[in-house]
Amino acid sequence: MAERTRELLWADISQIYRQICEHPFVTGLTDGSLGQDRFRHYIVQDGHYLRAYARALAGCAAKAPVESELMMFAEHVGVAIAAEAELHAGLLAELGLGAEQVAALPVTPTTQAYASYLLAATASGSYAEAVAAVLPCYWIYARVGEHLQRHGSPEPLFQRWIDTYAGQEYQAVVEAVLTVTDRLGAHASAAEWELMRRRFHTSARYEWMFFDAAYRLEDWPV
Ligand SMILES: Cc1ncc(CN)c(N)n1
Repeated sequence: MAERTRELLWADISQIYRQICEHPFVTGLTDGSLGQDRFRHYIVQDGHYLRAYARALAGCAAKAPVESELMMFAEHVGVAIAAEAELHAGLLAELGLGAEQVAALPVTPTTQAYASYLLAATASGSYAEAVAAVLPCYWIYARVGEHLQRHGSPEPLFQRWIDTYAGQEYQAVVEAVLTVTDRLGAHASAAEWELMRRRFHTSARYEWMFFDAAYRLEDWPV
C-alpha cells in the first residue's frame, strides 16, 4: 500500500469531518453560542458513552496479538477514560449536576446506538476491525480539538473541553493508536481492509450524530 492506512481512512471520512466542524454544536463551542443545556446534554450522554467505550477498548485489548498493544488498550481503558471522566465530573459540577443526578439520566437513542455498534464490532470482528471501529472516537476528537484550539472559546467551560482534546497528552494517545492502525492496514487482506473501512466510516457517522443529538436535545420519541 503506497499511502499509509491512516491517510486512506481519513480520505473516506473527510467530508464527515468537515460536516462535524461546521455543525452548530461544534461552531457554538468557539463562538460561544452553544447553550449550556445542549452542552449539559452532551456531557451527560458522553458519560454513558465512555462507559461503553471502555468496554469496547477492553475488547481491543483482549484481541491484541502483541503484548505492547494489549497493554496500550488496557491502559487507555484505565487512564485515558479516567481523564475524560474527570473532565466531565468537573464540568458537570459547574453546570449544577451531581454524580447521582447524572447517573439517573437515561441513555438517549444515538448514544445507545453508537455504544451498541462499538460493542458489537469489537466483540464480533477481527482485531483490525475492532481497532478501525474505535478509531474515530480517538482521532476525530484530536482533530476537532486542534481545529477549535486555533479559534479559542470565550466560555471557560468550553475552553476546558477543547484544551483536553487539543492537549499533548491526548494527541500522543491518538498517535499511538494510529501507528497500530497503519500496521494493521498494511497487513490486512483485501476483505479485511474493506471491513476496516466500513467500521471506521460508520463510527465516524456516529460521531457526527452524537454532536447532532446533543444539539437537538435528543430524547426517546415514545
Ligand atoms: C462520542 C465521543 N467520541 C469521542 C470522544 C473522545 N474520546 C468522546 N469523549 N465522545
